[in-house]
Amino acid sequence: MPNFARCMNKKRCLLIINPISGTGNKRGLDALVASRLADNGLTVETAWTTAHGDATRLARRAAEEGFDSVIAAGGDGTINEAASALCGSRVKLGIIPCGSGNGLARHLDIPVDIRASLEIIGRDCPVACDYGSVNGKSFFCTFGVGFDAAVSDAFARGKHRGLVSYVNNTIRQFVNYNADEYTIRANGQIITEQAFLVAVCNASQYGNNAYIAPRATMTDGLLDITIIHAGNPLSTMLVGVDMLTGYTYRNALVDTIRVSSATIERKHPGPAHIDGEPVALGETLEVRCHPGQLWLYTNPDERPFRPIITPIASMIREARYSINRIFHPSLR
Ligand SMILES: Nc1ncnc2c1ncn2[C@@H]1O[C@H](COP(=O)(O)OP(=O)(O)OP(=O)(O)O)[C@@H](O)[C@H]1O
Repeated sequence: MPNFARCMNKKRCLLIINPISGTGNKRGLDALVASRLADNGLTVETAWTTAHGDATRLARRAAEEGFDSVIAAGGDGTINEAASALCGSRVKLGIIPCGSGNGLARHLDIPVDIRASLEIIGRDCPVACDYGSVNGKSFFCTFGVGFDAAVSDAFARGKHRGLVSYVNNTIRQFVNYNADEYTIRANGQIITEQAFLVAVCNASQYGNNAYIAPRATMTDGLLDITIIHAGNPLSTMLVGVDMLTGYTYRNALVDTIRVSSATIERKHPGPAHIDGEPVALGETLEVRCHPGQLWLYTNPDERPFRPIITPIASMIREARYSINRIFHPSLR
């Protein structure tokens, strides 16, 4: 990578683009980012990922080469890979939400519109955020076992990405899903439960404004563990409705505990997900929060979560972006 920017005292930024994330066209994204951020004194170099794990390798190299920031253009999986290489460093991470769910971006109130998300990066207000780990693997949004892990696994194996494919997979998994038993040790308590899922949340939502832990924040040094207890199909579906309105904490089938660390045990090894990406993990899952280890460009105008109000406001804003894209289809 050229050293020209360093000689000119300009800040260097590596833009990492995952071409397969989400469903949008990313042609011209590199040129748009470079021209918009040039006004903010940033010199942007671009790298396109070619396979799983590439974003970690590229972000690590950027940190070693003295880049000031990295921008991840993709979904939660791409952000996870890039962020994993930057934790504990001073290199800042910007997000251009181009994924299927964009849970982390939505939690941070980063608009799911490319031009608007660049304004957040241009404002240059990084915040030191927490991240979580499970058995040493980092997560930034959510980690989970149970139903959500089954959905991630089916989604990753499917041919299509995007919201429609995600909803299809969720319905198909729901019809056949059986709850499992989990034991959670945290805050001096032992909870043994038959649960539909156990989600460990650094951020509030899975993506697509599905709030699994509406009150989670990324700056409190804690993880919110949400347990959805086993129930009948109708009451479980109602939890889904509460996730969309942000009222899960009122649902009798849902419990949330806040922890700095915890151990989750299950009867057998099996599927899990880390920021929506499926992984196979063992019976014992050690989770821990790592406070303030990742410098993230977030929205300085971020408002506190309010049930109903926040989801509806997000929906209206996102509908506006979608309508804009119909009239300006060059960059979707
Ligand atoms: N060129 C590539 N070809 C195939 N897979 C890739 C490539 N680049 C990255 N990946 C992998 O694509 C996967 C999905 O990426 P990502 O999570 O960013 O998108 P998404 O699943 O559409 O969005 P979200 O996680 O927000 O729902 C990640 O596991 C990543 O490692």
